[in-house]
Amino acid sequence: MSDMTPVPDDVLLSVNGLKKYFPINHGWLQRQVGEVKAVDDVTFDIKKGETFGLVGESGSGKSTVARLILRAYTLTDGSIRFRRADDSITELGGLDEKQLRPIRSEMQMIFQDPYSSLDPRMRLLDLIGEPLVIQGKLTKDEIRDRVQELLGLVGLRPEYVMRYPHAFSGGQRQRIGIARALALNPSFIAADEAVSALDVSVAAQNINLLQDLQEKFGLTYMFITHDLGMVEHISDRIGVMYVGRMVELGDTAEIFRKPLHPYTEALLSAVPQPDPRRRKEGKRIILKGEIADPANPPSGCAFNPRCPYATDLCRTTIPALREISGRQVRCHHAEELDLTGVGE
Ligand SMILES: Nc1ncnc2c1ncn2[C@@H]1O[C@H](COP(=O)(O)OP(=O)(O)OP(=O)(O)O)[C@@H](O)[C@H]1O
Repeated sequence: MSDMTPVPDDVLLSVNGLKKYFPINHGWLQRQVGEVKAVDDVTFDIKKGETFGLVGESGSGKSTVARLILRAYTLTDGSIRFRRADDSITELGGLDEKQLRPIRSEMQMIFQDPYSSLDPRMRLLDLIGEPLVIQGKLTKDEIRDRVQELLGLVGLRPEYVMRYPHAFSGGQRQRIGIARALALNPSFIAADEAVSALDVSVAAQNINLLQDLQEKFGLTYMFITHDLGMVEHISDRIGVMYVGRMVELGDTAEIFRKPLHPYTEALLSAVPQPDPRRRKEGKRIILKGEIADPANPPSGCAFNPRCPYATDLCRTTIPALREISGRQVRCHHAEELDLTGVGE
């Protein structure tokens, strides 16, 4: 990774050549018989204060990318450089748990499922205050005050501190998770399918809350989701993943207007369009078959068996990531194809 360029001033997180290969073990002796290339050579930056959307079908490697960034996993290869609160850059890749501890307060995760991610035996005081207790800088009274303040920030009543999570709805539980994530003043929050378990209006309220908090505290977000409609609403830029690789990366509005990768086109064609003026005539691409198995990917471009535009070149040669009109695209035919977006 010696050829990496310095992290630009406006970038909070710089991911380069990231790889995670999980071993496949077999039999009584658990001999390794293969590997799952869950994340394979992924490179992207997230700018300070922006919302970056990571999209793709289930199994494309999105959650693994988030777990690598938050160093819940070790890296197989690559680099993750993070701008700290004091503006210094830290390489997270090789750090051990002790070295990671001071950085953990600056990076947080909000989980998908508001029902299973909160310990039902803990009161909100303990749930939200736990990171503060572990940090050990505040007294008991100060922690209580801070938890009440955090409850207020996420639109919950401060007097709820002594209640248990079961007293709350799914949407409120997610707010409890957000309050907990905010406890240590992070600069970066990764939200894995943050709102998918909720009904649409509750989800929208929580998205609005996250946007308000972003503005208030200058937070940087990475949203991981299948929901392209949501991504269009909240993300400044998006990365589209397919079988462990980033296949398209760029400005959200531009990608929605005119995708350059056939996989992005197919994902966009499935986005419901409530506004009839934006609906293009009859073009809905039904993706054939399933997402490829990262333990046994097809030769050439992993998308080729499902791609309506695939040629012999696509079946034999892995396309390189190329820069085309300010966007990163991994498709041999990106320039020639005239793909359809979702219109103005
Ligand atoms: N701990 C693991 N051991 C082995 N394989 C794994 C492990 N975690 C993930 N994988 C495999 O890696 C690939 C990518 O998984 P990942 O969960 O990152 O995808 P995803 O895009 O986040 O999907 P989802 O939206 O369903 O969470 C999948 O094929 C998955 O089976």
